[in-house]
Amino acid sequence: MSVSQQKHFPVSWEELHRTAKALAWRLIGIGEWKGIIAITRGGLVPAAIIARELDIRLIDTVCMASYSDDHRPGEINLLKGVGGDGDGWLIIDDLVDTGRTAKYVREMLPKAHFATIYAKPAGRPLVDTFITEVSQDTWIYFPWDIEPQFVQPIAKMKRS
Ligand SMILES: O=P(O)(O)OC[C@H]1O[C@H](OP(=O)(O)OP(=O)(O)O)[C@H](O)[C@@H]1O
Ligand code: HPA
Ligand SMILES: [Mg+2]
Repeated sequence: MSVSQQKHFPVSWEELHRTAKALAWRLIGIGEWKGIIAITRGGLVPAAIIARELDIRLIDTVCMASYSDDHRPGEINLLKGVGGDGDGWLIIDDLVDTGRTAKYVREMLPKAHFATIYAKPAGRPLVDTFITEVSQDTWIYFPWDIEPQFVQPIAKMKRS
């Protein structure tokens, strides 16, 4: 799917904070964790918010990249992993889309609990806990990727 065919779902800092806190409420009801593993880079901000809420100070990272600038999934590139099987650890990422990243990380850390803020239908079965589902043809714009700018009034956009 090309970028222009996608629906847009921009997320503000405030909304992200509120939804990450909703995830923390859900997670605190599930159990206690040895620590958090953040999936870079998208999981870093959500992991910081959740670590603060759950009073967790032990934070590790799985460092990886897969998407190109035109929103197309590419090869998964693992830059840094973590040892062990993930038992007792909480993995945090911003979202699951196709589920490829989650599948890869779950194979590496099969006993960890995998949580994201957002989930699309294809990735949903791979995540243990999430808060908001959006359709598969929606692209989520996180606050660190966007800035406010002028847009045409709707009537003008319809005319052009
Ligand atoms: O379910 P998937 O189709 O695998 O997509 C989800 C992953 O894609 C994005 O990361 P990306 O690799 O783009 O890097 P980033 O976190 O640095 O933005 C996002 O943060 C998830 O980690
Ligand atoms: O919808 C998305 N938004 C931001 N990054 C992503 N990586 C995969 N899907 C998405
Ligand atoms: Mg990511």
